[in-house]
Amino acid sequence: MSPNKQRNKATGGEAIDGLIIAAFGRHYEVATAAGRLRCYTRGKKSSFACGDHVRVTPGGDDQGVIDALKPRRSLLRRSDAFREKLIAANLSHILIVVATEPGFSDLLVSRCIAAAESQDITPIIILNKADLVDRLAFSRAQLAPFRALGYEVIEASALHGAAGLLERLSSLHAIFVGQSGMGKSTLINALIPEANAATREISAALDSGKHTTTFARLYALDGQMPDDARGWIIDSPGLQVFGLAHLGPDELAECFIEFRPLLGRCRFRDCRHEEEPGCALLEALADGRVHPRRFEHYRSIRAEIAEAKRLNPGW
Ligand SMILES: Nc1nc2c(ncn2[C@@H]2O[C@H](COP(=O)(O)OP(=O)(O)OP(=O)(O)O)[C@@H](O)[C@H]2O)c(=O)[nH]1
Ligand SMILES: [Zn+2]
Repeated sequence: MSPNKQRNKATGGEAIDGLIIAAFGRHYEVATAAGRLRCYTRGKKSSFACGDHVRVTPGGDDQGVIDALKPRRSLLRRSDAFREKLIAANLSHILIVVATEPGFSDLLVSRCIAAAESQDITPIIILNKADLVDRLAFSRAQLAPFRALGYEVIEASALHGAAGLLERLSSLHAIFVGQSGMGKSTLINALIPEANAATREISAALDSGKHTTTFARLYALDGQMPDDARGWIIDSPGLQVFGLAHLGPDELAECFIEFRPLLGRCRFRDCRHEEEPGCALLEALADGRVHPRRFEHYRSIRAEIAEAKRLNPGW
């Protein structure tokens, strides 16, 4: 019997392939060849995320049970000292939205890039509100250290339909992240008509004009049923800051790609890259091979991780 036709004794249904398109804590919406199913898990644990490929057993009434998780290409998580949350699985790209106005935090950009690099996900920076030309030069200068590292920066204007962006994103499996006010919602609404409709429904219900995202949802970029062969985008709440408490200090250094050729070259094997003599990172900082902003970002995230581990030695 092929794995596709495995019978499930409990329900008599046949297990089929699915893609998790929404995660609501303990239950999930799964896109399958048999349509969208509202699925539960067998155990108490609900360790699945939007973007996960699963095997599900349909049980009638558009419901189903998740039987198994397929191997993941990547898993994006966030964590503070005490909690860890799964954000999305199988991402190829993270779209970091910044804007010409109001100002953005380049530390947050480094943080998102580190989260991406830790999972071999490719970051793309989207500089939104490029129509505000007075501010463009300043924002470009702020992004120059990232560009110099080879990270792609796309200038866009969500207010003008984000033309051109859709084509670039069409084959990616991506998630949007960004500080409040950068225009993330406006961008998503411009790119994904289905998200726009969902917003209007929720806004009408809540009597607000705002795009309100209360759970992670995956949208197909071509409006079809998401099938993973084509592009999709996940819209997710609460992605303003990315706690990286789950990373070890050495792992964090690896997430700064310009440090990679330097790691292991310090005089002391347990070098903390603070003021040790013969530190390869400090030498690279001194002669301009490492950008001072990036080194500051590294220090700041490392201090935060150390603090989380102090608060919770279990990490
Ligand atoms: N000039 C200009 N304004 C924009 C653009 N995109 C968004 N805005 C405006 O920026 C403001 C913030 O946009 P939102 O889409 O709500 O921003 P957000 O990042 O989703 O912010 P939160 O909803 O707080 O998370 C709104 O007033 C938008 O109209 C753009 O491309 N150009
Ligand atoms: Zn060192």
